[in-house]
Amino acid sequence: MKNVLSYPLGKTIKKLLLNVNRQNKKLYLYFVIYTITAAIYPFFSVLLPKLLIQELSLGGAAKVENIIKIILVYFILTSLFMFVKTIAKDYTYPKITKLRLDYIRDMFDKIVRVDYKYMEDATFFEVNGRAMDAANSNNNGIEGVYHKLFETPAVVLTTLALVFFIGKLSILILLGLILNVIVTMWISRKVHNFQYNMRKDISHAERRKDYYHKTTYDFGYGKDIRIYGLKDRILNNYADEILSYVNLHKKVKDKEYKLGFIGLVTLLISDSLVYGILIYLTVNGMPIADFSMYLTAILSLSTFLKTLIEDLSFIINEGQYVHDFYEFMKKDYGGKGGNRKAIEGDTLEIELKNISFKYPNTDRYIFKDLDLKISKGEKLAIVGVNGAGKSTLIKLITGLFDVSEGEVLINGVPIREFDKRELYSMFSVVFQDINILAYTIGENVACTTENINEGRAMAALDKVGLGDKVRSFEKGLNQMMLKIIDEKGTEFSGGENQKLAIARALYKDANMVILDEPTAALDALAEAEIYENFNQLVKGKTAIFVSHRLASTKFCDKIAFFDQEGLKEYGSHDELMKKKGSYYNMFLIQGKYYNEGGKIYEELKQA
Ligand SMILES: Nc1ncnc2c1ncn2[C@@H]1O[C@H](COP(=O)(O)OP(=O)(O)OP(=O)(O)O)[C@@H](O)[C@H]1O
Repeated sequence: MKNVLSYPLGKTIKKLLLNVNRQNKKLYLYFVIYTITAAIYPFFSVLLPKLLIQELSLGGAAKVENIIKIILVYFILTSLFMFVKTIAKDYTYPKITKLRLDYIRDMFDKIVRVDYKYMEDATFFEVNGRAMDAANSNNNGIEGVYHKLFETPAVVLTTLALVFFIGKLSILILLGLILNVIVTMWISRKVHNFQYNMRKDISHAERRKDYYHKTTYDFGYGKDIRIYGLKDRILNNYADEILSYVNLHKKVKDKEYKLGFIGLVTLLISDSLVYGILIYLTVNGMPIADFSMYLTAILSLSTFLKTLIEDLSFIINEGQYVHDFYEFMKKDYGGKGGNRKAIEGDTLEIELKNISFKYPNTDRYIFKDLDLKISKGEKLAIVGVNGAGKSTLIKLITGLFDVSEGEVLINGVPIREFDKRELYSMFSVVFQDINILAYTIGENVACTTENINEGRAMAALDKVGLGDKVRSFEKGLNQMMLKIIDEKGTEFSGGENQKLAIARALYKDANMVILDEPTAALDALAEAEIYENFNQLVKGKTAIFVSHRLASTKFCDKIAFFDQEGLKEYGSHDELMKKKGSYYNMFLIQGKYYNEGGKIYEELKQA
């Protein structure tokens, strides 16, 4: 029976029950009421035919009032028991749904805390997707197992009573029924194991299918799909993915059908035993009323055994997904860091000490043996070609990714010693990809829903040139953004979103400011304004300015120029211009296009 249990079922159930204890102990009372009523309820149907046949077999002596009495008592008892067990179940099930939703909340809580590197890791989302499967359904996974744990003890009690009752009549009938049940269970486990072993392929197929599915209704892709005629490509891809997804499920069904044939044979054997023995006993003097009672009892037992086996198989099979869920929740996905608190009241010195880095699951080093120091209050411009690693460097400095080798130090302290939340609190970062949330403007700036300092939020918006726009809304800072949650939500332009992201960084007022291409979507005037206000924006703090626009390097103390091989040149603007290397060349080329009539370009050429 090695493959019956490949995970700790008992521990998994214990965890589920402990969770009930913590949240709602009253459920146990309803469970007891349900179990007693549901266990007794089926016996009314077993006894009814016997009592009726007994009375009817009296022939002319049968009394109508007796028959009416039997039927009336039957109806009153079945209705009463049915009523009580339904009430108990109807009270419990919504509470179980609440337990499951709490699990989902815990899982979201975990996901938003895991180390950022997993956010760019597809395999993490597959594992997380499987855990999500266990929590996402009303009928399977966590909630399904709770349902069965609630219902199955009643089935066990009824089954045991019927086994005892029928065992006394004929052991052979019992063995036939049990054989049938064992085979059914074996088939269920075989199919489950087959399916479980394919879970990686299934999760993978699901992720791919969901990607194409999401692409079709995500507004963000709408323009590209239309302008570049991507419709057929996406639909064809979607159709292909659906096909491979269906094929995987077809494999499972094929296995089920093949094994189902064995189940059919055992069902035939057990049915032959039941009818053969009952007919033999009746021919040899057993009353017809007993024949009828035993037949009903055997049919009930057969149904109950089947239900019991299905319930147990369900608990074992779905318990595996619940176990996976707990494993996911238990697994340490980083995100916590060390114990050190954020540095207060001081700006930062950043030192990259002989660091090397490659992204997880890749072979190519983005940086190899890189040394770089940013002193307190220094403004560093990071420039360079596309794909050189500028944004990656920001991820390393802010601790979103850990270096593969070497060390990042903040004010002399290794970055890994900081608690991650404390670490993140030290940076105001404007990322290249701006994410506006479907909250109010104020909440988008303050990144919180409580205790928003409206004066500071408006001041930050004024600094980036969005103050008047926000004041023009009737609700001001309380105006909702995006139309996903509120159809009256406002949509900002790309440049306005970028300004909002800068306002967010200003409001945070952290120890260090990092701006990753903050002006890419801004018009020339807004860009100039940001440059002019740069010193006011960073207020003497250490700052990094990543940009392709070399005009931005003018107000920075140092420039780090990166190309595909890493840090190519480092120094002040004047030093690098004198060097006449890559930075110089790039500056000349840009100057040609950016400066009025190429004036500066000409001047530089003559210099
Ligand atoms: N999550 C990731 N997994 C694997 N490789 C990645 C990941 N993110 C970025 N890269 C690779 O790392 C390299 C550096 O990317 P990065 O975004 O840091 O460049 P960049 O200098 O900021 O480029 P750009 O100027 O175009 O914004 C690129 O080759 C990119 O393909």
